[in-house]
Amino acid sequence: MGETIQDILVTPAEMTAIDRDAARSGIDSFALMRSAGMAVSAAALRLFPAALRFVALCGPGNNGGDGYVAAGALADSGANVTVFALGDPKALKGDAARAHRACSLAASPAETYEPQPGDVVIDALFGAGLARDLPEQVKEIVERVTGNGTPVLAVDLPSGIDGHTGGVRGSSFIAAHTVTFMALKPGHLLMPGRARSGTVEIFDIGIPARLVAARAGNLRLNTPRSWAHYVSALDPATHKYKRGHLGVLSGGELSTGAARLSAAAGLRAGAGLVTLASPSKALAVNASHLTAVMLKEIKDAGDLSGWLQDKRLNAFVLGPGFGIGKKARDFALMLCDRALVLDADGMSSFREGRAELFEKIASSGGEVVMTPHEGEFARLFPEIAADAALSKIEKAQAAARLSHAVIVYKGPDTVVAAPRGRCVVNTNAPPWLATAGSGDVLAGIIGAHLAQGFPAFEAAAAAVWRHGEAGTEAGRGMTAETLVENIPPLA
Ligand SMILES: NC(=O)C1=CN([C@@H]2O[C@H](COP(=O)(O)OP(=O)(O)OC[C@H]3O[C@@H](n4cnc5c(N)ncnc54)[C@H](O)[C@@H]3O)[C@@H](O)[C@H]2O)[C@@H](O)CC1
Ligand SMILES: Nc1ncnc2c1ncn2[C@@H]1O[C@H](COP(=O)(O)OP(=O)(O)O)[C@@H](O)[C@H]1O
Ligand SMILES: [K+]
Repeated sequence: MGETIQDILVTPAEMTAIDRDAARSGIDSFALMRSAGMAVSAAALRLFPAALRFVALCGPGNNGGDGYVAAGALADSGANVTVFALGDPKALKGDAARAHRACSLAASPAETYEPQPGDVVIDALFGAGLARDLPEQVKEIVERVTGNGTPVLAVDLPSGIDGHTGGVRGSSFIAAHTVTFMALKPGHLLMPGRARSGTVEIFDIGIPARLVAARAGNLRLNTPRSWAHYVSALDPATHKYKRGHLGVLSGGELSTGAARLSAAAGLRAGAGLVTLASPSKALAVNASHLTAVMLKEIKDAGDLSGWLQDKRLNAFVLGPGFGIGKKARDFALMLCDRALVLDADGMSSFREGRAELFEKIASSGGEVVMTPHEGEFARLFPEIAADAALSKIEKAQAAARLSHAVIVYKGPDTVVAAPRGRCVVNTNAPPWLATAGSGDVLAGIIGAHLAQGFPAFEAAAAAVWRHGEAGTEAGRGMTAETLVENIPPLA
């Protein structure tokens, strides 16, 4: 599968286990800390050559240990460095105590730090071990630093960011740059942690990749490496039916645009044929806007059942502009045993009666992808959405498990999760994708991939990535229409 360590995400708990495995395998844990601290020092010198002073804020655990190593290395290189310790450094244990002893700089109490012009903060207060909200006195330090606009270089994670969820524990630094070790953590990618980590550098401190891979679960970054093997399986000597026939279900005459966007995106993204299925009254308005996309009158469940006799129709998009209600529910249940993207109104129609949908998905063996944004997620999975202990990743995984569908939990940090727990987090989406119709385009791209025979998880992950690339290519002023035009080739 061409997997590389850069794509693996590890939770803080997994990272702690990896550190322990490394020590058990005979690797010198203090050498790892030295390597971590040296990397931080190098990043500080590289990124802040004009700093008048580096201020190392060192916490009570190993994150603080990294800070003492970095401070010592910066001083050795001739930089002006001041160290501030949170808590009594005499209480430090193990490698952190050793790092403190090896650092010749005297430490003042962290509470006394007053930012000065020209300061750059090395944030080594808390990393993977952050276990609760920041105490009041730390929040005050964070607020002073943030209020002053002092640049922050975070060690492992900005202090206050929960590495597991990306959430803010009371308060957090907003880093310009973060140096993390061996692998990304969910907190670097999930919001708001992502926005507060700045640029993130993954430094290899020397733990063998096999130890990282052995503990890592099924969380990955969404990169073409996650699904490229399906792209290469596309037959170059193909014909249009081999590239699949996607059906998109249009809403009524006053809400046809969303489905047309999905259809246009489906064609552009590589479906061999796309047909827009339209209620009678919307036929004229749809016809006046379509060229390559075909049009078919589908009034009711009877018409749909007749249309489904054509087995070449192998994927559907239901939901954009469709209208909430019984018709959407009936159609969705009929389409579950084909590959189906259930988006927007298609999902919202199951606010009541979701059990029937989930059972149908489980029993039909179809490939179903659901694409909720935060509001739709809370409507369909209220109990999961309300569980504050779960990260966005865990919420998407729980929803996939419950619904038996692949879940694309949208947003700036879109998560794609499969019922058995496989999961990728997307990172290439520019913020201007948050525009009307952008989700309809995404649904169409997923539909095109399903029509071409991708399994649901890969169809969704590849589509989310292509959608992000298209947004970047379309640029800031984009609309959903220009987004469609900029969908890049799959390979
Ligand atoms: N081999 C290793 O274990 C390595 C670990 N490294 C560093 O070690 C860090 C993890 O070290 P630790 O597990 O010691 O964790 P941290 O140093 O992140 O924090 C743990 C300490 O903070 C206390 N604490 C947690 N939350 C608190 C809160 N809200 N308020 C006050 N105190 C709180 C804990 O009781 C504990 O004393 C990583 O982030 C990384 O920077 C690096 O040195 C690389 C090697
Ligand atoms: N801040 C953001 N940064 C990047 N992508 C975003 C952001 N906000 C939303 N998106 C993406 O834009 C799309 C919006 O979809 P959706 O909410 O369904 O909107 P609509 O219904 O208007 O099409 C999703 O793919 C989502 O992941
Ligand atoms: K930190």
